[in-house]
Amino acid sequence: MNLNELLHVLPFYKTSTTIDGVEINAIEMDSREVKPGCVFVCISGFTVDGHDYIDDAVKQGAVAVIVEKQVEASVPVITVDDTNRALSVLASKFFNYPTSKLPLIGVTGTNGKTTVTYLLDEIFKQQTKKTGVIGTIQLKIGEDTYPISNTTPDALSLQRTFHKMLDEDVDQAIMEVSSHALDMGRVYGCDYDIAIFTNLSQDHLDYHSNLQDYLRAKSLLFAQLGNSYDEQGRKFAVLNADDEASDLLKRSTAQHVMTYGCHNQATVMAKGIQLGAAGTSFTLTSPVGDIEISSRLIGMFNVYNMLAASTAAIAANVPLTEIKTALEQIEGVNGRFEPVVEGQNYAVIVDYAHTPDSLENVLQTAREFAKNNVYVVVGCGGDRDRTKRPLMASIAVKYADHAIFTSDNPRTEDPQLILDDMTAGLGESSSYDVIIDRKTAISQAIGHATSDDIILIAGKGHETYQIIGHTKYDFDDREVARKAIRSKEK
Ligand SMILES: CC(=O)N[C@H]1[C@@H](OP(=O)(O)OP(=O)(O)OC[C@H]2O[C@@H](n3ccc(=O)[nH]c3=O)[C@H](O)[C@@H]2O)O[C@H](CO)[C@@H](O)[C@@H]1O[C@H](C)C(=O)N[C@@H](C)C(=O)N[C@H](CCC(=O)O)C(=O)O
Ligand SMILES: Nc1ncnc2c1ncn2[C@@H]1O[C@H](COP(=O)(O)OP(=O)(O)OP(=O)(O)O)[C@@H](O)[C@H]1O
Ligand SMILES: N[C@H](CCC[C@H](N)C(=O)O)C(=O)O
Ligand SMILES: [Mg+2]
Repeated sequence: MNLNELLHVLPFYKTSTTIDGVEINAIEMDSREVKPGCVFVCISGFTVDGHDYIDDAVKQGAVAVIVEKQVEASVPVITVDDTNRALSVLASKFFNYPTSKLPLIGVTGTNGKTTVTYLLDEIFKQQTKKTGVIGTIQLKIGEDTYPISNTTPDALSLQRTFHKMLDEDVDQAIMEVSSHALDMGRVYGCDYDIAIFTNLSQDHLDYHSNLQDYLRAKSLLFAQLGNSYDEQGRKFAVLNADDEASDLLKRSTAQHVMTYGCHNQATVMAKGIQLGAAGTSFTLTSPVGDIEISSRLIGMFNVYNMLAASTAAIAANVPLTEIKTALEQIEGVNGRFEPVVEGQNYAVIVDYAHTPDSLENVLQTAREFAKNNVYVVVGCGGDRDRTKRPLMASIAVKYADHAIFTSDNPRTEDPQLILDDMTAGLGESSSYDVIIDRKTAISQAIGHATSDDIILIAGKGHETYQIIGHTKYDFDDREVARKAIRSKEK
């Protein structure tokens, strides 16, 4: 593509020299990815400054650089106000505005995003549609999966991914939209058709200065639905009527609003909810009719997830019968309330709860169905919100008969200090142990288990690694638990 033509989409920019005749074959934001013929966009990051890598990029063949600071370079320099924003716009244009052709659903909220995207995936597959799903676990295009390093990738990877989805005839894209991504503008170039809000509770206060700021970031998804109306392709905000944060989100969007809930009046509601240890049933009421749902998903929080997905599916004109079939078919989501079954007479559940609210939800659910003791094995991630640590520990001792505090992903923090933060506020009477090594902690909990106990191993869910320092070691809670169960049986 001609560089002038690419830049045409930017309202203002300055060039150090003429760029007439400069052709580019790619955009890159990481000097390590630069190949001959690309334009390198310099991002001022949290860790390093992309402007410091211009020489590397040029050596590797970048034919122009886009900057927001004053720099010297041997290739044409294009200066813009904000490279991050420019990157989103340029990436959209470079890939020919993929999301204007691809129906796109975005899901935001503290908990439940991955679950809701997987429910929607099942619903659209039921309609024989080919789906593309972007989120915490992986990128999925049809049946092909690819590893992903952020829940919501950077703007460039995103646009490239949507382009690939179109190339591979995807009919429906579904993505998790993290608050970080919204705040950093990773999704500026995305044209959403439906935006879903799950819920708001405390997380990420290492990044956002307070809960209000965190909610404000989430509200950007609803503002980005835009304010143009199209009777053919209506846009919808799907909000949780039982979460008061929805008020601000409703005011943030100019588009149609559909709500879901169990308590407050909502467009789509769950009535007559039956929560069981083997599954959940309820009547879904909606403007297009009512239908009985009987699902294998467990816990009240999953009723909300099913309502969120169903409401978006109704907005996308999916018939209720297909929603029902999909919800009844899904067995569970990787690493979310996932049982580890080796024929033992106690339950072992691996779950991704890593926030106070999600831990409370899963422990309450375990408590409801436990015929005997509930044990929880849990830690908190390093280099993440410190203020959630004591909250998670006090929830663990409140709901479990016995808590074992251990390491999650300590990252660059001292694991003992993370555990000290967790246990700092616990009283003498609380029943807990501290075992730094996660494998030992899991083995010990399983070693103590007797008939009908529930052991909840929380925090890492689908993760198949543990990050200590900067190194990722192989670690899978499910495998570790499986081995511990087997060696106990011997
Ligand atoms: C705090 C944060 O979000 N950081 C993100 C940010 O990293 P950063 O600002 O530190 O980047 P940097 O290393 O300073 O690099 C700046 C620029 O220099 C470039 N560079 C760098 C090195 C080099 O040799 N050459 C070079 O050109 C980089 O490509 C980049 O363009 O930009 C990176 C590239 O887009 C992201 O991968 C990275 O996410 C890190 C890994 C992260 O952990 N993010 C978490 C907090 C996050 O975003 N999580 C949410 C999910 C939360 C949830 O699900 O609850 C998510 O969406 O994943
Ligand atoms: N609607 C919900 N409300 C509260 N807790 C939930 C809800 N749905 C799931 N959870 C809990 O939160 C955990 C994470 O769920 P899920 O992965 O779906 O959320 P997420 O928003 O994608 O999380 P992340 O921000 O880490 O990507 C689950 O393992 C479960 O413990
Ligand atoms: N997306 C979340 C995942 C947390 C998972 C938990 N296992 C941890 O490492 O803290 C984050 O990056 O904060
Ligand atoms: Mg997720």
